[in-house]
Amino acid sequence: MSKQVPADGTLLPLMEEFYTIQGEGYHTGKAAYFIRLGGCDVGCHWCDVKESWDAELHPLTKADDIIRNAARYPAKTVVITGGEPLIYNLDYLTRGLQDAGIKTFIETSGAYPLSGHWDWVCLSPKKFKAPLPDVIEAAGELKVIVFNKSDFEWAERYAAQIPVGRKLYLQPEWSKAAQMTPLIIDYVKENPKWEISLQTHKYLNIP
Ligand SMILES: C[S@@+](CC[C@H](N)C(=O)[O-])C[C@H]1O[C@@H](n2cnc3c(N)ncnc32)[C@H](O)[C@@H]1O
Ligand SMILES: Nc1nc2[nH]cc(C(=O)O)c2c(=O)[nH]1
Ligand code: SF4
Ligand SMILES: [Mg+2]
Repeated sequence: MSKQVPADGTLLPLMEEFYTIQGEGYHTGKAAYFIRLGGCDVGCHWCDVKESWDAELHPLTKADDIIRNAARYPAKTVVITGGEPLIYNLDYLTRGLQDAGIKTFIETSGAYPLSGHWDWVCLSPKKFKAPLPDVIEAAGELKVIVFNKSDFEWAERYAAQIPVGRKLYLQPEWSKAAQMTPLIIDYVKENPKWEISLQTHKYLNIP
């Protein structure tokens, strides 16, 4: 983070915000306001939002303005994503959202320390930068992206670390979905503690 982002979380590099339907994971199908923060150094070669990586490209925006925008929509739920949102201190933003009666969900790789007040944490761990224990502990769902066959074994390593009872998802990497989805179907039939998560917004052609 070379850009001067204040440590108090009152200003955040905002790439985009949009009202849509959560496409993935446990909350699939629910309307939510998405807040996409710029900046990520995890480096997933298959990342579907590489335009987010350089924080400098995304204007520092008042958290108070983000909260005001979010409050305009009928669904009182936000999904904070990125980039990697946990690069930043999210205490101020999420406190303000919750005080406005808005539920706070996060999409994170877990590669940075947990900050913020969360109603739901979706942890999608990456080989390229391991998740931290406090995020593993807070995760309501573990969502592993399957890019090749070896990812099933890798997924089990994280399933063994996450507290019992948390939701477990296997999600095909989008460019490999045609090859990996049949393997995921077979794997879930053999290992029913896992469920399939699809990027349904991409099939629906919505943001
Ligand atoms: C773009 S990331 C941003 C949040 C955070 N950096 C993370 O990786 O969790 C949002 C979600 O999209 C998933 N994702 C990114 N690229 C994908 C792809 N090509 N196919 C399937 N899922 C992908 C990530 O694993 C994550 O669950
Ligand atoms: N509809 C929709 N659902 C999503 N779930 C996670 C997303 C993300 O990029 O973090 C995402 C996204 O970009 N769009
Ligand atoms: S951690 Fe998330 S935003 Fe960063 S490169 Fe990986 S998928 Fe993209
Ligand atoms: Mg996305």
